[in-house]
Amino acid sequence: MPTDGRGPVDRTSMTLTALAEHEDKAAALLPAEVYDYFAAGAGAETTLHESRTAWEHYRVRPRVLRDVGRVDLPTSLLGAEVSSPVVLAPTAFQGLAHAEGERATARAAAATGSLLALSTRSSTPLEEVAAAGSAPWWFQVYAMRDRDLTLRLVERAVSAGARALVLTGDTPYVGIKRRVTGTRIAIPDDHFLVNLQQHLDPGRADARRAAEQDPTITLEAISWLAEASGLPVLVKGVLRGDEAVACLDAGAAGVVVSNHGGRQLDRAVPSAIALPEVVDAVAGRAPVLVDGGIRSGLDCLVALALGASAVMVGRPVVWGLAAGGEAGVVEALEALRADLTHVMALTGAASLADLDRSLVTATSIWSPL
Ligand SMILES: Cc1cc2nc3c(=O)[nH]c(=O)nc-3n(C[C@H](O)[C@H](O)[C@H](O)COP(=O)(O)O)c2cc1C
Ligand SMILES: CC(C)CC(=O)C(=O)O
Repeated sequence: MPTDGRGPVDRTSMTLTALAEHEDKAAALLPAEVYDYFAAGAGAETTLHESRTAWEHYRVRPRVLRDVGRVDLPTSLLGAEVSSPVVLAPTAFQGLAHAEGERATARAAAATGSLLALSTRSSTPLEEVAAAGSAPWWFQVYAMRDRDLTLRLVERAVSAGARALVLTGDTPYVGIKRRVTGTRIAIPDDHFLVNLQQHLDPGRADARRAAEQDPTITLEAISWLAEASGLPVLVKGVLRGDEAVACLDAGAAGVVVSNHGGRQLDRAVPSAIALPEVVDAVAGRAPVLVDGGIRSGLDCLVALALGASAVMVGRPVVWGLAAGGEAGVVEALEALRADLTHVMALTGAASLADLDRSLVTATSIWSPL
């Protein structure tokens, strides 16, 4: 499909199998403990599993005889013009997936006109990532125990051109992943601290502790970061309507409905189930993004029809990166976009504005208490 996300439905790039192939290839190429780190979910992985299957509990109610000779995906997210509503989620330590790490991902985002969210825990200094690609990007913030360290990083992200901050709210402590217990991956300092190295005294014994997520932060961190950066702040990890409203009231410019790809609290509600409640509570005040288990155009379509402004994808980007570097990430993004245009056409939707809640209906296995 054209990089601007507009035009006829391109069935030649509909290679969704690429996503599964990338994961298989990543599993074969990566050391087992690295693959497990990327793939794992928390606890018994119930939420990891349901993150994907919950999207399948919606059914589509297509419209007929609509002009779908072309399908347009471009959209605008907090002022950033992007070619599609498929956004690259922040994922840590991409240097463990591929030697080019986040640089390759940034180039792929630029090549496809996609928005990139860059993790605090990138394996590459954020300035190098920003210089690698020309796509608009957001900076994901882990508020660290050392607040000054957090501010220095945010200042650098602002100088390097970040358009918004994404404050992750669901990780006061890192979720326990049984799959990696025993072979718990030891992230080397040159991956863990690379973004922070220049601010840490050489030999500082407590460097890792200073850089850990601060479990005491509250909603006040939203205005603290907004004032310090002058950027809009989205909160990621929201799964309830009342929490979304509390974040907006505290100054957030948007929310990301997410359970961290099933990596934090096992048995947390799937994003697909939380999304309508959050969209209704936010009532158009701000963009609502969603992530977790998005693996097809239909998953994207359901999310957008339920009211999401955009979807984020995490592991499909990591697997694409591991399997083929920049080209692998481009392939994954193109496959999702091409599949989305195809299912939009079959639903009778020629643009994102045509996607509304009347197009989906929920099957009944999830019901409120
Ligand atoms: C390997 C890995 C690392 C991640 N690192 C971060 C991170 O640094 N910051 C963050 O906010 N979320 C992080 N996430 C969560 C993603 O941003 C996103 O919420 C999740 O991957 C979406 O689910 P999906 O992988 O099923 O698409 C990470 C996810 C994975 C798989
Ligand atoms: C260092 C971790 C907190 C990065 C992360 O968010 C994850 O692995 O899910």
